[in-house]
Amino acid sequence: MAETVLELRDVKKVFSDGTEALKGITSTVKKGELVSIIGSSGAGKSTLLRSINRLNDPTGGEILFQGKNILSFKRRDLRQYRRHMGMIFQGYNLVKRSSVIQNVLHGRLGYMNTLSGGFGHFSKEDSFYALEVLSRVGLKDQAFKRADELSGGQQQRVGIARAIAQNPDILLADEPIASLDPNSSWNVMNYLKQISKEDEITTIVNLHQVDFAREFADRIIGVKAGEIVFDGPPAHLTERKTQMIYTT
Ligand SMILES: Nc1ncnc2c1ncn2[C@@H]1O[C@H](COP(=O)(O)OP(=O)(O)OP(=O)(O)O)[C@@H](O)[C@H]1O
Repeated sequence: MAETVLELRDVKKVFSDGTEALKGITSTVKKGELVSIIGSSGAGKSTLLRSINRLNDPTGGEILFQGKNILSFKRRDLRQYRRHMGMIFQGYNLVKRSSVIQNVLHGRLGYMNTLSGGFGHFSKEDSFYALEVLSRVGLKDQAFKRADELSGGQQQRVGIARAIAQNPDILLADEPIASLDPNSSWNVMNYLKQISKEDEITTIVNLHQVDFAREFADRIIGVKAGEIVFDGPPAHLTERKTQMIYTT
């Protein structure tokens, strides 16, 4: 049985305007597991993902990582904790005018003297490492192009490379394929899955496309109005259960 990497206990989020975005989420995620979170717009998927790396702060419950409640972390511990998390965004969040390899090296910043990293001084080892990571997403030959010269799908693969250059234990992807055509979406999900399996990186992906969740996830969590209403392998997600998740 794989070890538990993340444990959520009764996680709640009430925004300052009174919106109850998470109403008590309890779940555990194992090492190397690829979990897809699905649910309709406003269900709480982003809030859940952003709670895991504390981009927003839950108002109740606990999130345990390596046995510690990360919700009690202050600055230094939080910074250390975030080094374990690779983030992948819908809009890629690349530095468009920088080269592909520079973007990947930004993923290494957490490991470097911030001063040299901030000035773009990366060691030879770091550069070799970045090229190796780029070849894992099929982009080694694009390393010295400007990021904005790449297609959307390629840019998202740079986003994946940047996240894994950080050597994370957990990858968090918030709708990584929402802006991509089906073919590029398939490629991006395939690379994510491949890397998650090869490196045993726990990967949590918010998806709007149920078909992709079915094809690539080990496990699907259905969220509806801030609560988990389905949690199981894709094979257990029947048409009826899918409808239940999406009907309000
Ligand atoms: N900063 C905020 N202040 C107040 N309410 C918020 C805030 N952010 C999100 N919400 C609300 O919390 C609920 C959950 O939003 P969330 O963005 O997590 O949903 P989602 O499932 O990710 O939706 P989508 O698929 O459209 O991205 C929604 O009702 C949303 O309006």
